[in-house]
Amino acid sequence: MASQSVQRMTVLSQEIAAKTKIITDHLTAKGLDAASFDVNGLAEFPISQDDEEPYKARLELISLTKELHDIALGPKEGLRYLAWDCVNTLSLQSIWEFKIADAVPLDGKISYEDLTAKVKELNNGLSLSVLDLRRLVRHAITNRIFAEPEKGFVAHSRTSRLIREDAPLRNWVGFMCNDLWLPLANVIPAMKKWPASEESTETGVNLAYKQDLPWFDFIQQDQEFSKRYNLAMQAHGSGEGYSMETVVKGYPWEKLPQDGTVVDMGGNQGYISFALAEAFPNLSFIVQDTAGMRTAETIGKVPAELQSRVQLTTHDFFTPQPVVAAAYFFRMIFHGFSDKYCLQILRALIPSLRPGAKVIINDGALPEPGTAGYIEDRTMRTLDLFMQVTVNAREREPDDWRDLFRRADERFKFNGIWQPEKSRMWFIEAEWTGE
Ligand SMILES: C[S@@+](CC[C@H](N)C(=O)[O-])C[C@H]1O[C@@H](n2cnc3c(N)ncnc32)[C@H](O)[C@@H]1O
Repeated sequence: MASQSVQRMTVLSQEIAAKTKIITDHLTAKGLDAASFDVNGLAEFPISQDDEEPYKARLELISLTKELHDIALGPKEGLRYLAWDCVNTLSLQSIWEFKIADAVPLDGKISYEDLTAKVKELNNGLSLSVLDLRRLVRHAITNRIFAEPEKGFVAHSRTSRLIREDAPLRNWVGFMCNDLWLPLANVIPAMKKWPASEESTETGVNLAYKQDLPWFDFIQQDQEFSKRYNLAMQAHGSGEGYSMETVVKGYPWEKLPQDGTVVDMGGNQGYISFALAEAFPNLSFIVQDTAGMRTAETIGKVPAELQSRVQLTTHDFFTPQPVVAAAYFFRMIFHGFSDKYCLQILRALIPSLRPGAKVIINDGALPEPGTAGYIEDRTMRTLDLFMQVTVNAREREPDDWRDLFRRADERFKFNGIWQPEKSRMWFIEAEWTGE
């Protein structure tokens, strides 16, 4: 009789085979390809959230293969690798910083010597050694970024091609591997210097960049940084479980008053309001964000057919809200602030709140330990830590959300919190019951 640990490996391998079959049967029946690292392969699985069974099978496959992979390594080797895998960031950062993906031709291959010359050309004459470039690229290849089809020659993989062609994803790489690289290493020193801080000026970012501004003020000082952050947020917002569809379908927008106005607070360049305005022709949207987000170029990006119903405006959500509206919508805002500041944001709405006005939040919520699948659990735990790195904020459990409204003002009636199907984000709704 096999031991329990041996049985687990067998069960996992069988489940992996079964889930893989569900996926491959689905793709074959529809004449579709699987995702692939081939330079011309599919960057994403063509499995829509509506394809219930294969969609679920894929999420389970990711979790099962991860478990089997980890078991195959074993705890000791696994821990060794886990700790030094921080160099993944190093090789990825180098690709972004030195524009290596632009230097590799889309068709064919390039020798390391020619690649070094091309990188020099793209980086104002910076002379890297062939050896340094080669070792960074060869490390990246272990992560399926680039390929070496012939010894000494580099070609694109589908992943490296994404870094070259997909602007939001390229900026995501730069933001995570470059801009947040030093801040991550400064989180523990920040925790020691400012224990239990709720201040966004006492973070790893503050220590790393030796400055005392809150995150958004800091990034807005530098247009390149700010632009990179915006594009990176687009890459994050387009990941699985963050689709526009989950925002559009996850809340009963049609129940808001006819011809009502929704204020999209911290709405960035308005892309969520564009999607909502398209889906709900009776609603109008006022997208508020900080002045730094409003340039003639970005304001001009409101699609022509929506210009009568979507306005991009400037408002600081810590200051009293001037617009009386049917609803105030916050997407991915509260998780960016500690409780102290979330309470201020909610209270700043009060001067414009009329009876029945809704506060609609679309944000993360931490699942109870062990209740969510691998991807969701991992994503939310990762996000929770990044909130600490940049702003000393956090993700919240469902009860914390309820408590936040109660502490802000007793006249907020908490209507509920729910996670729409296939969404990583939750909806939270409260209603103003005061005068
Ligand atoms: C994480 S992004 C979320 C953007 C958008 N709601 C979405 O779902 O994609 C946070 C946004 O809040 C904005 N923001 C930060 N501080 C603000 C403030 N005090 N007043 C208004 N907007 C602010 C930022 O400029 C940024 O666009």
